[in-house]
Amino acid sequence: MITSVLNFVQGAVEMSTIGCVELASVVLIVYYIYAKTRAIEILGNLFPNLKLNIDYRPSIVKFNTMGNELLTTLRRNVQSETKQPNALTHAHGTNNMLELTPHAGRKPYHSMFDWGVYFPFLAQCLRIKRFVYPQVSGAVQDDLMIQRAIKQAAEQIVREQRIETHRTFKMNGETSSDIETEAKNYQDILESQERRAKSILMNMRSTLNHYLIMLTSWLLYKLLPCFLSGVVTHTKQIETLKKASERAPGIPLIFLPLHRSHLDYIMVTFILTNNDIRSPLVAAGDNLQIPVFGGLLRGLGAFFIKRKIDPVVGKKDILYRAILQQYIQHALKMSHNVEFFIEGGRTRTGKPCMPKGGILSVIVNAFMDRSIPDALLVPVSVNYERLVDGNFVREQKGETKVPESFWKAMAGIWKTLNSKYGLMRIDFNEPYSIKELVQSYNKIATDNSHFKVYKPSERTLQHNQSTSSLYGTDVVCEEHRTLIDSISREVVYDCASATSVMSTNALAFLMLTRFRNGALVTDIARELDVLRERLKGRKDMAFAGDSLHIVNYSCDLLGEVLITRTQDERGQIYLRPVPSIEAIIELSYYSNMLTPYFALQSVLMITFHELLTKTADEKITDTFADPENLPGISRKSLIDAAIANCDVLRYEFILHKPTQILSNLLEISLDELIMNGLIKLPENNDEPECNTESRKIARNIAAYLEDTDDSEYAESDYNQDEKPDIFLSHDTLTEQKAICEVLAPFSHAYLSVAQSLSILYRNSMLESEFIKFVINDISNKVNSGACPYGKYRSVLLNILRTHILIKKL
Ligand SMILES: O=P(O)(O)OC[C@H](O)CO
Repeated sequence: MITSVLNFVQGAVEMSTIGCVELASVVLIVYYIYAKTRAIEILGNLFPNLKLNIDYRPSIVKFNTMGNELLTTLRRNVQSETKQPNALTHAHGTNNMLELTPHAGRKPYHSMFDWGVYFPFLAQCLRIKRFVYPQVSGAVQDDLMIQRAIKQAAEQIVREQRIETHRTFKMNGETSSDIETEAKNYQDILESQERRAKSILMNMRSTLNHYLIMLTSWLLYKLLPCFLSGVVTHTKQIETLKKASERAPGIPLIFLPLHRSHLDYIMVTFILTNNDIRSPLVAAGDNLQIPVFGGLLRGLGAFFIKRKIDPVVGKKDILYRAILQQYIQHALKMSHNVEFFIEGGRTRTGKPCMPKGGILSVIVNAFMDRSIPDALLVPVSVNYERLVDGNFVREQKGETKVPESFWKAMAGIWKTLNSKYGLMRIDFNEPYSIKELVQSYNKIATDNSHFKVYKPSERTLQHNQSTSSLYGTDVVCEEHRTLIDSISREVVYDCASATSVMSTNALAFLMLTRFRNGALVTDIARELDVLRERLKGRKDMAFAGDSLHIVNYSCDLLGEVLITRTQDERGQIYLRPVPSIEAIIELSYYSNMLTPYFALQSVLMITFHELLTKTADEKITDTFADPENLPGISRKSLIDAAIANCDVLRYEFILHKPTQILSNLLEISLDELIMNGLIKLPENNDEPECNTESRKIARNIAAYLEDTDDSEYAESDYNQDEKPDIFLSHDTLTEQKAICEVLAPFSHAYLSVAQSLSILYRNSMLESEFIKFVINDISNKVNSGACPYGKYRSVLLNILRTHILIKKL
């Protein structure tokens, strides 16, 4: 009996335990579904009067600690979560892509019968315009050019083999092979080249797919807010782009972004797709052909190209070149849009790299041989408040790049999802037609009156063609080199000019040029106001709002490793750049975004002080330390000396478009310095004040009007007898010093390398060893306080190449 009772109790306990577990499971599942689906939000939208609590995020965070941020974002409330707390307001006229487009059923009207209202992300992705993306590889395979290239490659190998056999024959006295064996050998080589052609094409081909784009787009809408507070585009620019693509549907758009991050690839496609613009085929380096991600990128439009096209020095890979050329040509003929990074890789310094024209030359060639009627080049500027890829400090310090791999990518994604990177901004600049560009450059080339216009062949030093990247190799013809060089320089110049200034760019710039030794946060904010005022109307700012808030916000974003924040006993907050070489290199990355903009002003300011010092009775005086009784100098001598100084910087910066005249731009910059009170006109200057402004406007017009021969104007404006007509302004020495500081790191790097070059007269060294030697020397100087600037490996490389070229000449 007792046993039966005990059995019954045990059974009851077991049943109730199982029941409780089951019940708990059901509750958990329901809770999970409740959390996972948009049920509450839908009900909330359907019955707004019920005032349902739709902010369920905190409970979910508690419920699911494992996937915390990631899962929370996957289930986030559309309206409340797209904007992260404390995020900066983006500029007027811009649009945050994370807030969805009209596809989502939210705009222009809100209808309860539109399912998109309840499933906005799904609607956003399902309603994007569907384009047909024909596969290019089939057409390439059957192309006669490829068959010819296969033959040429086989013949090249046979020729090389013959030379080798002949050499062995001469050395060993063996007989050479008979005709029959040679014919069989040729057939084998031909077949192996055919197989190679197929494998190159298979590796290269893109499998751009509308459904994968849709899926990725949905995923990005869920994941991007984890680490970006906004993806900002300019509304008008998108409209222009749409109009351009709709107006001429057969004319491909060629997107040319300045490359900052691996994210650039995906983001350009994401933005275009969600604005109903055809996604491009993207030229990607084969370093990104890693498991899983390589396939994903391929499906999103990437076609992979070798970073080094000719593995053997001095020998052209005929077959690879032909396949690449035909791949791009067929893509264009099939009306695919194309995207490639004209700089080759990502910038390591933050300033734009010198362009590499390989792929551009294929596109121009396609137009020249009438394969396509025209194409529209779209310079794209990408900028991040904080760089998603981390930083390039290791590489800048001379260490080699860690190659991309699956695990590195996974670790990078995880780290990214758990960090905050602020805003991302993309600017699509006015498209220009290749047809018109080629016509205008051809006109310049034949027009003798444009003798002053920059032509690459006129440079004293020629660029060393890069061999490190495909983009640097001439894929097509030699005769277009000047044209390609000019177009690519124009594109990079336009991209750099149109890049929007992020809050972190502005703060880093101020910290490195004006406040290297630190300053009160309020002083920095005041200086930010001045900078914003100076850039107004000239450069787009990606942020708006109160400068003090912006300084604090970007200081948080850059983090304590770059800028320290301390508070004194009166409660005043003091910011200071961390004085380590690593921090300075990283801060320079952000600051360098503004360097090209101020480069000409900085050249003028440095040259001005240099000339003032020389004219002070030929005795060496520091103009900043002893500004008294310094005579002025003539405007003409300043411009002439500045032009000479710019010659060196041409290997560092693109200072002007090929169609612009450097002296005109220097005159404009000088007027700006005068207007800002950094250089003074004589006290008894009879010229009415407005003259500086009107002269500036006249110069602007002269510089930008293509057909204006302004030589007469420019000549008459100079002070012919070279009497001093510009003078040192004693009241603005701090500002002048800040402008000089823009290029000071570069000139110090040049100086250090020049000093180190003496070692090469006694020792021969590898380039890499010499770079390491110089980097060590500079690091020691920085650490000992002898030199305040951390230098850049890329700068050193440029200097070194310049030196080697001088020696060759
Ligand atoms: O900056 P790199 O040299 O790592 O190259 C990045 C490119 O995205 C490769 O296609």
